[in-house]
Amino acid sequence: MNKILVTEKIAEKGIEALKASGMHVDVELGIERDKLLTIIKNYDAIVVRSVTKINEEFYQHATNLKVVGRAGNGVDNIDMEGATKRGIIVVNTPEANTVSAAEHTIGLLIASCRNIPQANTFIKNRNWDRSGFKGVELLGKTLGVIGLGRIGSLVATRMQSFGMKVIAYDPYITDERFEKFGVEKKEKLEDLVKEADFITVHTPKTEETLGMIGEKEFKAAKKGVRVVNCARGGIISEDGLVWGIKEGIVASAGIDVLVDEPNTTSPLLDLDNVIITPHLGADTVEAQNNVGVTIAHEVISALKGEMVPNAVNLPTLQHQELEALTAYLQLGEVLGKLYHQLEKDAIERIEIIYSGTVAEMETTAVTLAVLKGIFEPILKERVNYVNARLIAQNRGISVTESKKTVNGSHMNLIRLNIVSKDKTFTTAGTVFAKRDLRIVDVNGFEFDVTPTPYMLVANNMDKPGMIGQIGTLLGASKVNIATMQVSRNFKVQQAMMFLTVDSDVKKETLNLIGNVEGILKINFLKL
Ligand SMILES: NC(=O)c1ccc[n+]([C@@H]2O[C@H](COP(=O)([O-])OP(=O)(O)OC[C@H]3O[C@@H](n4cnc5c(N)ncnc54)[C@H](O)[C@@H]3O)[C@@H](O)[C@H]2O)c1
Ligand SMILES: O=C(O)CC[C@@H](O)C(=O)O
Repeated sequence: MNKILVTEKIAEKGIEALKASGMHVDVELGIERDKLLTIIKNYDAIVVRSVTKINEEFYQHATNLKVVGRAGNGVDNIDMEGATKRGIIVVNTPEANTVSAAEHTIGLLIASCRNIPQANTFIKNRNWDRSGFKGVELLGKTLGVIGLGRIGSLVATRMQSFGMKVIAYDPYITDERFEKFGVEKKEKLEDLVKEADFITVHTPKTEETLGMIGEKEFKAAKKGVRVVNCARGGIISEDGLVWGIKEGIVASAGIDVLVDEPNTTSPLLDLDNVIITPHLGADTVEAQNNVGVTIAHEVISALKGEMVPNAVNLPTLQHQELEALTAYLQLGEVLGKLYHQLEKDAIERIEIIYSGTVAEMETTAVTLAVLKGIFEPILKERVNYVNARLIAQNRGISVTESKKTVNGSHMNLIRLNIVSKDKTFTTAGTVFAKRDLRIVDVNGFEFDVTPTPYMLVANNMDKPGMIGQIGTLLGASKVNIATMQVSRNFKVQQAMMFLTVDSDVKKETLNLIGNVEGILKINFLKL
């Protein structure tokens, strides 16, 4: 039974969803690092938020780990390279808390420019004095948004309803996205900094974004600029901000995140015009329920070996795209699995050709499914969507994908050419009615075979008595034949048979079939 460890607080609904899967769940909130490193070898999955550090030291102890579930958005506490090379899937919930983070950003912006927390503290101390808390209006002011992704765009559109002009800097998105949100694009960060009355950052924490607003930018900013950081600590440099406030350039700051967390010693805490919350951006009932339930389902799917839409170290897929691709992922894996069960030669090159309707889809994940199918039957190490491409690369196998929009007899077709030193193995398959898989070609023999868990494949001379002899030998060893298809090649007078059987076939029975005169090859397939 799979075991899941939860080390940080997630919504009770999430824990319930994990337990409902029948998997074993342990909740160890705030577990000491040493204890975590000692026990993690017993677990298949871990669910964390932003505090647990998933780094090289952790992976060295996590010898059975298959999934890291990040209950939230940012994955800066997770070493992604370390996960990928070990085939560990990292999943997160990027959509689940965006509204809460955007609303918290706006809350910080308004609260800081109207001195609401400071005034609240003042009056709670039984002082009634309005003189020290004069704020500014938002109407007619310019808001500079850095990073116009999920949260940045929600903030941008919401603040327009306050009558703000919104400008944004995000070099990684298209002009259409700026237009869609009615936001003026700034080509350079310095242009945004010069023009903005308010600046809010919504980028991930990367080498490029860390400290992207600092002393230099504050020197160029308008006197009285107000800033908000509800993204990641340090994107607005903490030292730079202290400097900007002391110089009288920055009028106020609303901060939800600090470089080191938890943190009760930051110099920002001593500044009156900085308001700080302890990383509360995602702390709403709705976001936590969303995050908890979403991460539970993703971790369970990933443990079951299914493709997960929010896997961080896999191609990004939306739910709808994944639904449309599910049958092709299964077909790709089945076709891949045929190779090492029918052939023994070392692979030099794998060509995957998508034709017809499947060629119009995002097929990167299907290619991974093909590779998973090819390598899984022969490798001791774990093979999954995460490391399948790396495994091919490490074995010096080149993988090429190509697409043809039209295809002869099938609406959609996935063809594999698996090239070894002396020959090329070919196979192809199609999907009917969005979910019925068919193998339609193996080495030029044409079929219309539905893959099933147990199958026998025979190559034989095309002469009378072959089918009967196989049937008799299977019957004698109590193996029931469910279906059978024969494909013939008149040129070489050979045939190939696919038999669906109800159970495993013993080695002795396979040997007896293999010894029948005219049988060239017999293989038992597990698909
Ligand atoms: N405070 C919280 O509780 C909380 C909650 C959720 C998310 N977050 C954080 O909010 C941030 C934004 O999250 P999101 O879901 O909107 O991310 P996102 O990936 O949807 O958007 C990020 C945007 O930043 C842009 N970007 C990247 N590098 C940039 C650069 N150098 N300059 C300008 N733009 C750049 C990207 O192109 C992208 O459009 C992340 O740091 C995330 O961790 C915080
Ligand atoms: O509350 C958390 O765990 C972090 C929330 C947020 O920063 C995120 O990245 O999702």
